[in-house]
Amino acid sequence: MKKYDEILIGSGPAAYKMANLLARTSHKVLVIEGFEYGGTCPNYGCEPKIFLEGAVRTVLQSQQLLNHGIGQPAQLDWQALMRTKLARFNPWPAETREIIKRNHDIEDGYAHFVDDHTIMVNGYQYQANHIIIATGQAPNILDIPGKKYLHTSYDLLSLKQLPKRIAVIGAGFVGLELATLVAAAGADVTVIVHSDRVLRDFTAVEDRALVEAMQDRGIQFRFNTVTKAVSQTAAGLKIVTNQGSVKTDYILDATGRRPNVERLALANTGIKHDRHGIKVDGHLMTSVDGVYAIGDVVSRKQPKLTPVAEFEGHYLFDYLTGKTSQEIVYPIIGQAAFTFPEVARVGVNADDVADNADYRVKMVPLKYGSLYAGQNDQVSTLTLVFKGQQLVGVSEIDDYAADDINNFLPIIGLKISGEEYRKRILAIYPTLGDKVAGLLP
Ligand SMILES: Cc1cc2nc3c(=O)[nH]c(=O)nc-3n(C[C@H](O)[C@H](O)[C@H](O)COP(=O)(O)OP(=O)(O)OC[C@H]3O[C@@H](n4cnc5c(N)ncnc54)[C@H](O)[C@@H]3O)c2cc1C
Ligand SMILES: NC(=O)c1ccc[n+]([C@@H]2O[C@H](COP(=O)([O-])OP(=O)(O)OC[C@H]3O[C@@H](n4cnc5c(N)ncnc54)[C@H](O)[C@@H]3O)[C@@H](O)[C@H]2O)c1
Repeated sequence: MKKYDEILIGSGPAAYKMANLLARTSHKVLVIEGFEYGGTCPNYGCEPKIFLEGAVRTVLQSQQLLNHGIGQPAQLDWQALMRTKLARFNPWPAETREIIKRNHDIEDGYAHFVDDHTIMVNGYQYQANHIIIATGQAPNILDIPGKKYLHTSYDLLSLKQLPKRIAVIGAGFVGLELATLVAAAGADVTVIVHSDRVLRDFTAVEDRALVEAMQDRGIQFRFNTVTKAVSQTAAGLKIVTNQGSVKTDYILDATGRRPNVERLALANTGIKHDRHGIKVDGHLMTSVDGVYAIGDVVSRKQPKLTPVAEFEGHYLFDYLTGKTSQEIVYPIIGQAAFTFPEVARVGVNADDVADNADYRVKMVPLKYGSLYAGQNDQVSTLTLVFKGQQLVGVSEIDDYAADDINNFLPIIGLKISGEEYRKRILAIYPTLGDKVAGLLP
């Protein structure tokens, strides 16, 4: 049996970060990948999504500026856009595989545990001083009659022809971002939401404003609607719900993502997991000595995002190579939905402290400033949360909320006071950055 210093199961952002750092050591490393090298984010997640969003943003902004100096809105050619997307992204898994192979051994295939300390892939068994599970998450598929008609974000992000009608089940990050893309490209979109809220990590006011902005563009929302079944009819697909039916040509199941644990045969080990993923301690070690987990597959309260996966990969490298013995301490984490408008946030959510006298919430409408008026951005609002004199939370709905919120991360993360900020920082004018100094007490 071949033995390594480290075996990495998966090659997404978490494992890729660690593999790159381990390449600077003399460690013997095996990387095992069952699907596309690089994992979700670069191949069928953040990166292709934001690539498509480039053209989509231009179209939506031109629509927003109709009669404000723009006479003809831009139109999206989905097929042409998808051709450019496929040309850019199709080579990436093979290129990533080659980069990893320059420094480490690789196995193309799905790994599973034979026992606590032995991995099997392609019929061969391997052991290591440290086994690191970095298998990420996969889309949930509703277990309903007709589930074969449901598509995932993976399918939609490579869709060569745009169907006329698209139904999106689920209104989380994936559902709302992809609904924004295909609606801008001309599809008739219906979002089926089983509760009365979308996204949830943001404030109720931001949720509502986002839904209204999407509705204004013709995207339909069906709230409190539970999907029961799907069937094929002569006129297309029929989604049966507790509130009547929805007729469509294509269905995106965006009801969440599940940790990739099934293929690992964890029952052969003492590794514990729950529905959120693999349980780890403060050093990211599982319930089995020498076996660790990083990235989306970990059961934790922090959001499942690329920077968090990479941070854990970096932390575990430091820990396993003796650079730290401390438990992991997560930094402040910004979040954004790349919808139109965008919503973004960091720190304390204003709704969570609405009745708490220790906190003060301030809402700042931005639409009156020339910057936002020039974009005809009617919903722009910034929400600030203070505890005493210190800013502890910010959220924003705006065409550029994701970038804007980055202004506040250092203030909250490094606990910078208004006085210190004003002494040391002069931001570019006119941007949101230049308003920050005036917003801090
Ligand atoms: C549509 C979409 C958009 C997103 N947008 C954003 C965004 O804008 N910003 C952001 O921060 N995050 C975004 N995310 C989330 C981001 O993609 C993930 O947080 C990130 O990819 C997690 O990295 P990871 O390494 O933990 O897992 P992954 O990237 O999922 O990689 C895990 C890898 O393990 C492999 N694997 C699984 N099981 C096995 C096995 N048994 N043996 C061998 N290999 C295995 C898989 O094939 C996969 O390649 C998005 C996700 C989606 C789906
Ligand atoms: N911009 C970003 O940073 C970004 C983008 C996409 C994904 N992500 C990451 O990926 C994770 C997964 O995103 P996601 O959108 O797949 O999950 P999610 O948890 O954000 O959204 C899933 C949605 O489906 C709904 N849902 C669950 N079960 C349902 C059912 N039976 N019927 C109808 N609706 C149901 C949920 O209420 C929720 O609104 C996110 O939490 C985030 O961490 C991030």
